[in-house]
Amino acid sequence: MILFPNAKINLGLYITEKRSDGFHNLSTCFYPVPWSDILEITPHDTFEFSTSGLAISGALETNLCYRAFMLLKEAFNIAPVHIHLHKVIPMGAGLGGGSSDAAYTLMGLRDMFKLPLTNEDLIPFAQKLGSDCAFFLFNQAQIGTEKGDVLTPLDLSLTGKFLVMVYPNFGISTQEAYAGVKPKKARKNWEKQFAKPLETWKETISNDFENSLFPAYPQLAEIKNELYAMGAQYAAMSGSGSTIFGLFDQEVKLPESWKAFQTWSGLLP
Ligand SMILES: C[C@](O)(CO)[C@H](O)COP(=O)(O)OP(=O)(O)OC[C@H]1O[C@@H](n2ccc(N)nc2=O)[C@H](O)[C@@H]1O
Ligand SMILES: Nc1ncnc2c1ncn2[C@@H]1O[C@H](COP(=O)(O)OP(=O)(O)OP(=O)(O)O)[C@@H](O)[C@H]1O
Repeated sequence: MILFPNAKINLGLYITEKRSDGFHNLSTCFYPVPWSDILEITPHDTFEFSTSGLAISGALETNLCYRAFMLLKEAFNIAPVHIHLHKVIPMGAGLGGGSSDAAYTLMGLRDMFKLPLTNEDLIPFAQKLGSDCAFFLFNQAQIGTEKGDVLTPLDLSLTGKFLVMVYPNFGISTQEAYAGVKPKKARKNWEKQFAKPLETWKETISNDFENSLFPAYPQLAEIKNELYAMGAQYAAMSGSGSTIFGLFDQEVKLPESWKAFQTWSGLLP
């Protein structure tokens, strides 16, 4: 079976509280985007994991595809498989690529072994793999609260908008990004927010990570400013960075200088 784990962007993100377990509570709006990896799962007599595309750091045991397989093996004693991951989504990018691979591995194995589990039933497995992971079980806009893993569907469609995502060729550690933020109690009414026209979002939505990361990485603010200069209706950093995205009402040409970066642009489905 072949699957296409997609990336996400955070349209806005507020860090509201430091928790006693070291994590942070947040309020964020996740939106699925079609920058995707390729995941192939085939039955095999022993467990195998191979990769191609972008190089993934870390031992096999730390890979989220392997960890997703092990969780279902422990719970349902599933047979071994060969997982091949062709990595396309940049890492340390705030695009949730590893979390998406994990969620799609859970769904793929569930289907392959006909496990009696709905996507909702997979949430507890996803929560063990990462805060972002549960979002990828559902292909729609969602509000994430608590660690980002408690989800509420949001009636928001950006279909037909032209999206530009720019990964400036350096990643940012999620853990370090959280360490640099001072949480602020804030309540966001996302439904009310998204009832307003896209071109007004820049006045009322923000990503708390930008305040601490933009001074440390001036290139990020430059890319965001450039997206607005190109006519973006809304531009922001995704998650804990380093990807900056812009939403446009029509197709735009990317600057020549961005050829040095990894970019994705296209109409949202
Ligand atoms: C920045 C976001 O991408 C926004 O969607 C996510 O909050 C990050 O989610 P993730 O990559 O799945 O993160 P995890 O693998 O769960 O955690 C990585 C590290 O980030 C920090 N972390 C993560 C999520 C959260 N709500 N609070 C945290 O403080 C913790 O230091 C944790 O050790
Ligand atoms: N399947 C995987 N694909 C990519 N990275 C993985 C995977 N499994 C584990 N990792 C580890 O996770 C790290 C972060 O990768 P990921 O793509 O999830 O980053 P990210 O986009 O910054 O995540 P987030 O948006 O959740 O902050 C990688 O550097 C790698 O060591």
